[in-house]
Amino acid sequence: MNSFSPPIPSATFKSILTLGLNLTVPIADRPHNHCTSNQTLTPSIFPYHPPRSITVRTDTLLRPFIILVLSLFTLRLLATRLRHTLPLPPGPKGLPVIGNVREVRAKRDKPLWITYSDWARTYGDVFTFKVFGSRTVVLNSYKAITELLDKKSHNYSDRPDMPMTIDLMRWDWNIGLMRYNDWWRLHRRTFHQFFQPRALPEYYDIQTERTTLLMQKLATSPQDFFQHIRNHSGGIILEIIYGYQLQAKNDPYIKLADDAWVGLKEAGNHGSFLVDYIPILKHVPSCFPGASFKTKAEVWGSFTDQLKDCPWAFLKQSMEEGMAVPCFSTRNLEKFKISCAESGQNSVMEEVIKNCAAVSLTAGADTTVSAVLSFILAMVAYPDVQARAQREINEVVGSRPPEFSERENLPYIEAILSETLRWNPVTPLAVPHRSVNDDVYDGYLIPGGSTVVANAWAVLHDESLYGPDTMRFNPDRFLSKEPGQKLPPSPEPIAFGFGRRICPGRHLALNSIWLVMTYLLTSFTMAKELDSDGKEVEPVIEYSDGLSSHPRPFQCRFIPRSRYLHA
Ligand code: HEM
Repeated sequence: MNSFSPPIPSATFKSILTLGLNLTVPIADRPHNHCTSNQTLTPSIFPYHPPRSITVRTDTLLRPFIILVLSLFTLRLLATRLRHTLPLPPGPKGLPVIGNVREVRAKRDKPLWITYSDWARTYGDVFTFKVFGSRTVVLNSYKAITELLDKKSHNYSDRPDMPMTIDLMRWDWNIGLMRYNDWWRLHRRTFHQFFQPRALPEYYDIQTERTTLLMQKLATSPQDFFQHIRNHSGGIILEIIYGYQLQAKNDPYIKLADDAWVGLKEAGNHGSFLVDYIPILKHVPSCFPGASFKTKAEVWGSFTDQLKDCPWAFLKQSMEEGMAVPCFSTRNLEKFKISCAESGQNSVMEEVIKNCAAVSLTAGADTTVSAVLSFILAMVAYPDVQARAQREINEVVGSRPPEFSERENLPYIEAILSETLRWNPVTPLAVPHRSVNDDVYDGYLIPGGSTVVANAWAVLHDESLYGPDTMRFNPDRFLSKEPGQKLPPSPEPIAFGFGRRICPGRHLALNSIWLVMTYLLTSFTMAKELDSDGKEVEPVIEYSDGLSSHPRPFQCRFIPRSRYLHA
């Protein structure tokens, strides 16, 4: 017991222990022969003098209540003590105060998800580290991720504070980085209505037109295929969101989205900059030695502002001129005018719609590019897979590209899509989540307020789930060989994030990727580049680090095989 505890008066202590407090209740004058239940009826031969007061023993009333309160209190105390006696997940041993800053900030020769996968082999599939008091828990297995982020998503749907991206680079309007609150919910609802599966047929025409155009561009200047694919993804989003038609060359909004994405990609993984762990650093002047992050944030932040404001200004101007094409933004603006005109929420809703529009361009364009490039790289590196896919399309639909309605008749193409998402996931560490309250997993304490990182790459390369040689592109993993054979988990919910924060644009993205895949397979054979001796050159399979991961530049020959190119 604490030696400074105040002494408890012994009488009080005794009465608490015995719970025998007596209460004297004065009784007002009552008529004769009116008895309370506590009084014994006295034979009438004795004269009866009613008492001036009665004593009620409160223990009969209060005892059960006090016992209940004390038991609950004790149970809670025990539970809290037990929690604090639970161990934290294992992890690299840190130094006092600075924690694991050396390990986390060490110069890496490999991407962060590979480093985490290596650590998981040493410490286990759930490990933790701390940097300057900021705790991170990394989940590296399917079981841990589904148990925590999916099944307990009420506790894991928050986002950590990100001083670099949110405060310095002003990405506070990005739904993907918002804290888990009503403001986020309002954005998510607005977004969901336009990107849920039943809303998607509305975008089929835009997706098909843009994909046909992509094939024509690839036929005329195949060497620029990286840029054509970038324009294709950005063009679809810009048209769906702002009703904007891409310029044939050097489109300013594509350039803006690229510039803004560079910063987000570098800073988006929590802890990429030390200021994420020591928020007070954000107040350091940019001229200070070692404060180069402030200069970077200023440059990147200006792109963030422009990305939010410039396409929106275009939309508002086209609306004023009566030239706006119906799209996500115009339809939403019309809708909120009808529903909110009288409640005075217009400006708030306009901000929500503007934020949702800009985030689509940020979150939607670059990610889809990465998946399409991965598919092309796989087709170049694994020509047998490509030949089999082309055979399937020829047999099922002939020489024309398939339509969305024919998707279920093409199981091998579906398996290629799954394998593309698995082989090199676009966002290998997804976006960090944050635990709200303390939780227990597998006997370990996950403290509330921890940054929780899901290593999607580790799960998608887990041989116990996806079979041997997970670095190899092998769509057969997703095809059952015998009836009743158990297939591996679909990579879709892992590649697109978790729980209540799962990517709301995934259905649109999957449609775009599927369409490009089928058009490419119908229109071209994607082949290895030839060297000066006419020998095939193996493509380099390497990916960039960061929030989203892209194949590093590789070469591909697009050999035409269809009349659709010139349609
Ligand atoms: C291959 C394409 C894509 C991939 C791999 C992808 C992946 C992801 C991931 C991993 C997250 C974070 C989930 C989490 O926190 O657990 C996310 C969030 C998000 N994505 Fe996507 N995405 C893709 C395409 C798109 C598209 C096309 C759009 C919009 C049209 C979009 C809009 C969003 C939004 C708004 C969020 C934030 C959700 C929230 O925090 O509530 N994404 N995406």
